[in-house]
Amino acid sequence: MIDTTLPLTDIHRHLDGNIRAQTILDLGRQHNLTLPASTLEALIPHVQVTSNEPDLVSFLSKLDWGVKVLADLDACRRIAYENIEDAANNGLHYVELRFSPGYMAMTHQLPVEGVVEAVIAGVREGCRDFNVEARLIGIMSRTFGESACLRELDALLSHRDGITALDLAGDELGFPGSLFLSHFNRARDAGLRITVHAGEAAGPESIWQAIRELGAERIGHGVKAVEDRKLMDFLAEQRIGVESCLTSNIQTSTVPSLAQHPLKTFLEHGILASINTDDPAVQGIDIQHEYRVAAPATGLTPAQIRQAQINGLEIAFLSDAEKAALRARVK
Ligand SMILES: O=c1[nH]cnc2c1ncn2[C@@H]1O[C@H](CO)[C@@H](O)[C@H]1O
Ligand SMILES: [Zn+2]
Repeated sequence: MIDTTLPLTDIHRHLDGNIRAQTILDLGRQHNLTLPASTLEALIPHVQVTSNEPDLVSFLSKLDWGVKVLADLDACRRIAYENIEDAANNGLHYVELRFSPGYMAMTHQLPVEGVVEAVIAGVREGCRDFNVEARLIGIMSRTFGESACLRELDALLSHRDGITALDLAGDELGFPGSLFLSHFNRARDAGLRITVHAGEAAGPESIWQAIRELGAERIGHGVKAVEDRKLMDFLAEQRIGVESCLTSNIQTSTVPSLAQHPLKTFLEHGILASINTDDPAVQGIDIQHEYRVAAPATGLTPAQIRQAQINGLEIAFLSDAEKAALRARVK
């Protein structure tokens, strides 16, 4: 199901939604923090989705313990490093890791710029040790409002060289993209690539808004595009990539079952849609599961799964030369 002669990519993966449960325990002990449980087994239900959540915001609360143990910048560096180790262990050749520096800084009032620096350092070390290629996407967590997002953007732009793209994530219904026009104008002026979580909790209009007003070149999830044929035509014609996260969409109750997931329709429509994880540690899945279990359950043929794998690299935030180098390395 995975074509081993092609690079395996995950271009929608939250670094701060992929903190090992064991690391949450370790950091809790190291910093004398009170956790809801003291053994791995008892902690799991607090930090992992064990049955589907009623909506996106309930799902997102499962990420909170992971960032609550980030008591210093070394903890941020550590989880970034471990993210690359996990990517290597999952057979990934290339990952785009996204993170929200303000969300990571929040509990222990860490300096937001310092968090960005620590994440860049941890990822760089990991890439060297585990032979994985990675790029970083800065997230503005819309859930905390426009001014918190501005602080995140400032911190990300202060380390512009280590950041490839900007994203908007969190509560899509409560905080529409229209609140963030000036943030994205600044990011585009600074030359950042743009991807936006859209059409997950809100409808197709949120995807149109992300493309037309925020300058999105790719869409995170984009599930609701299936309700708007003109939008699907537009995505295909303009080669706007879709970052599908199959199991995530079930766990957030965005889609009722894998059999009803629109990824198959997107691929049949010629949209450059790809297969990704989202928050693997919180979801209790990995990229192998998404390709081997979730994608077939969505009704994708082996050829469609292969096409999605090709699309992942095609829409990656890399130059043509960098993509060619990855292809050459794997084949
Ligand atoms: O599936 C998702 N949809 C929307 N936002 C998400 C998802 N997963 C994580 N985050 C959000 O991303 C930031 C951490 O990287 C947090 O704001 C978290 O709530
Ligand atoms: Zn996401």
